[in-house]
Amino acid sequence: MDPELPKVCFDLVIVGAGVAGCVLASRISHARPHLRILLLEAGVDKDDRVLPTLGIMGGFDSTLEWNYRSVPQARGFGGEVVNLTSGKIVGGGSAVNYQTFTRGPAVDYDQWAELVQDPRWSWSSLLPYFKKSETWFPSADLRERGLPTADAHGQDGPIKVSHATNSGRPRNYPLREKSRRFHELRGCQHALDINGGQPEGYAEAFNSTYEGLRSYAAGYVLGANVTLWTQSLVEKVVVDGGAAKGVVVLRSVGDAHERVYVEASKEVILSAGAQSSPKILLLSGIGPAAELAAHQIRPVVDLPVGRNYADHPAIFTYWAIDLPNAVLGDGEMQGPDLDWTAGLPYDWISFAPADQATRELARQTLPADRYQRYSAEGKLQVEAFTVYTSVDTCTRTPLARGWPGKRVFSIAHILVDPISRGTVTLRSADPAEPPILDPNLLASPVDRSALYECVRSCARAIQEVEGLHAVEWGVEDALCGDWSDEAIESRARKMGSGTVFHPSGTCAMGQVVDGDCRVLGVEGLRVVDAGVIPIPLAAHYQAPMYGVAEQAAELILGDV
Ligand SMILES: Cc1cc2nc3c(=O)[nH]c(=O)nc-3n(C[C@H](O)[C@H](O)[C@H](O)COP(=O)(O)OP(=O)(O)OC[C@H]3O[C@@H](n4cnc5c(N)ncnc54)[C@H](O)[C@@H]3O)c2cc1C
Repeated sequence: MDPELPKVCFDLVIVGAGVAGCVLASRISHARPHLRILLLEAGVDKDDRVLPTLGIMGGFDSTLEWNYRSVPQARGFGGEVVNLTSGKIVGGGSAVNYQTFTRGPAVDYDQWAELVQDPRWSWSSLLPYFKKSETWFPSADLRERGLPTADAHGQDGPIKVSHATNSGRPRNYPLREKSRRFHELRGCQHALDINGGQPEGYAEAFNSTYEGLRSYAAGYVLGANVTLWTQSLVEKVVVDGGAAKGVVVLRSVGDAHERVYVEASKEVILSAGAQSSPKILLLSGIGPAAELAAHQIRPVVDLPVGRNYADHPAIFTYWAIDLPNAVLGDGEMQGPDLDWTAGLPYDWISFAPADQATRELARQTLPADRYQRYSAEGKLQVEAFTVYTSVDTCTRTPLARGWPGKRVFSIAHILVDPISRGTVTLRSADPAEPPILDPNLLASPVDRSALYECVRSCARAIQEVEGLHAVEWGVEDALCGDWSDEAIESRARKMGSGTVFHPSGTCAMGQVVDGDCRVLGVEGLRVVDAGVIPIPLAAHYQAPMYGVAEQAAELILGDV
């Protein structure tokens, strides 16, 4: 530590006010009002643009994101870079995300618990924490059936989680029944409740939204003993004698910057997200020895930080229809019969195992234990849903012109159980530099096979929906009607595909942190964010992270 730096002292220092950071700061501050807690966030405190459900969403170069890009992705994306943005504001990803709320299958958590030999991370152990985070607004259908899945849901948590048919204001999307038919034609069965641990099939989608407003991590109220510093970039953790002593922060004060040393008398907790927490660890000397040496960083402990990086690759296809006022952007936003501002423009979401040919390929090519995990009962590899507008998560082409103003909707095809793993590494020892992000998307032939077959089956089904007459939109003539692997890869390369922004695994439990989220070999230092998830979950990651952070808060309370 530079003895010249001004020094301030707190008991607990939490780095990153995203999903996990907000949950931890809130729960710990209320349970331990005597602790002095500092919550550090690189972004701003608030921005009204994120509040409406259809307000700002990441991926569009706003000032509220880390506008990270991948290195060129050789497989699946033909050497293109993809957008890997993440939230940079109090609330983190939950402030800029698309508000899909899915926990994933019970088997994923059970495999996580088995992998790290710690039953606290199984589905049944995490369920009370999932419930604690949410206030549930169940669908009309579930209410008519007497709420058979009420036991899986919370009634008074900070995050409002609603179904399309119960989100505060009627939505009545014109394509609802045709979209349901699309899922049926794909062979999906209707699942009552996609968040009850058995999400296979199609079900009404859950969103963290109510009455046209985003419900996000900033809704976790902080105790009076929390000091929040925004626009404060944590550069590194100071480790001395094998223990974390504090952090170095570059803080904005008015128009100037001030570098400060914050001493932590009890603990430092990194919740900077799966891309930034590994960067901070590496800059602190915690990571692969060779990488630290290459950047002349004093080594503290040799751990596989930044390895095991997973994300969910996504391919979007676009479909033109000739039905007036059926998609967002064609007609009024708000009218007596239809209100696009009331929620997200979709109704259903579906999860399915990989097709038979992919499973056979997996059997032939994966190591036995990996195949066993892949093919276990309840595992789901692909997700698909229609969105009643044209979505482009990469803004790689002028396609965004289609939103709004065209009668075009999208199908999202997402690989939720990828085999491929990538790396987060340092570009340099300068904390101001972004990390090098290589998610290595679709590197495994098993991944390509699963996702491409999902795209094919969706293309078949959407064209069979009675009365829809959907025609693929936005592709060059040579690709029209061609659903070969090569043609799908070409679509992915040229159109708005990439990932759905679910980085995980870069500080994996069992490899970098223990079951209490403590960094191995360093005292007084934990990581609590999506980086600790050791295997991909067939979920969108905010719901898992609320539950993971709720449990981590209790673990930390056991020690402070
Ligand atoms: C555009 C987009 C769309 C998404 N859509 C969905 C969706 O529909 N449904 C869903 O479930 N999930 C979605 N996600 C993913 C979800 O939001 C994340 O998985 C979740 O927010 C991860 O939580 P976290 O606590 O790990 O990190 P984050 O919520 O990302 O929080 C990390 C925080 O740390 C701060 N930080 C980083 N580095 C530093 C530093 N050096 N110093 C100080 N602060 C720092 C960041 O600014 C950020 O606020 C989306 C994400 C994005 C970006």
